[in-house]
Amino acid sequence: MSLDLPRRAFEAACQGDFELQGHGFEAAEEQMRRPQLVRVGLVQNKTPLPAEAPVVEQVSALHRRIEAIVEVAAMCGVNIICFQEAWTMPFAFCTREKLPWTEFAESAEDGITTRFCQKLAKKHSMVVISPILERDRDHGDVLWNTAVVISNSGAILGKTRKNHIPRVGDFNESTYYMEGNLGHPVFQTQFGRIAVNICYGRHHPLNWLMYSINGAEIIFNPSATIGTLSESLWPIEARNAAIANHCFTCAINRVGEEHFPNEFTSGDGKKAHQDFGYFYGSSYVAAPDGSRTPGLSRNRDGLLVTELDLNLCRQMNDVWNFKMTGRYEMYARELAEAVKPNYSPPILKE
Ligand SMILES: NC(=O)NCCC(=O)O
Repeated sequence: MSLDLPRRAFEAACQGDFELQGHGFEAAEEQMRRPQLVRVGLVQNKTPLPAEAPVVEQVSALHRRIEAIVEVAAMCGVNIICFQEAWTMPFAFCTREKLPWTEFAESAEDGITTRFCQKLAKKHSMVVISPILERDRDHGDVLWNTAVVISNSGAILGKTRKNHIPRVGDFNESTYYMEGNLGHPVFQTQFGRIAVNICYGRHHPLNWLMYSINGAEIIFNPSATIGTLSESLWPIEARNAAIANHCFTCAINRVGEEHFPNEFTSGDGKKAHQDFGYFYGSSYVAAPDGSRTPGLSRNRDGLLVTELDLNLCRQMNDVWNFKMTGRYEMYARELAEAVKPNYSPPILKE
């Protein structure tokens, strides 16, 4: 269903040269509960400056760009907004170079980006999900791929880290950070319970499952992924996760091409190159009944505003009962055995 958004929001989006779409999902009326309406905003964007520009200028240009998009989100009544993976920087992990890319890392607690997002959150009374490259000063200055979750009061609710690090194509992220160590936290906000499954985690059904087991009603999936690798999977994975877990999922991808100063190879015998490939945008929201919004553009910056009725989560749960029929104890027992070094799978032979 299309959602009516104010005319001035479309005018501002047009002036700011980004796409604006509005959609809504409905749930059945209930006698004992009022509708639980929440508006989410998904932001996809190019990096405004070339990767060669000074780090501080790139970060500042991204802050300005996001600030303008968040203004429009506020006009549209967005309650929770989520930016793309590592939104303050080019996706430089393909290069395997340390400097200057590690200079984009910031403290999740008091880095300039977190402070910037706290101001936005407070100003617009909006929950802000800010996926950044984190530098963890209290633990040996190590880096993490992190999403900071900021309450609509402006206070930091907490942070969550990318649990699965890709080892595919030019996604050389294991050079920079390790698999997250914070488990599957869920954040209770004024607008519902949310979680963040960062990019490559969307290929892991158990990762979605754990956020859902812990109570998430909306799972955001801020990503950075390219056409040749994953575009055929993109429309399916987050949508399937919404169905399987009786929750809403929000898939966000960056757009455009990013060129790096030095050539790198992909270890596939092909020529060295200076870009990652094409980030195809196409951000969308999927509902627990299997429906989904149209995607944002493949090549433009955009804001997707979607109104959800969280009552649909329990309604679908009551219809399909996946949580009730799931054999979690059995899986837990069998998985606990399967990860042991001396495990022998029960394959029965003649
Ligand atoms: N950012 C990231 O984890 N990308 C990996 C490729 C993919 O998951 O499509």
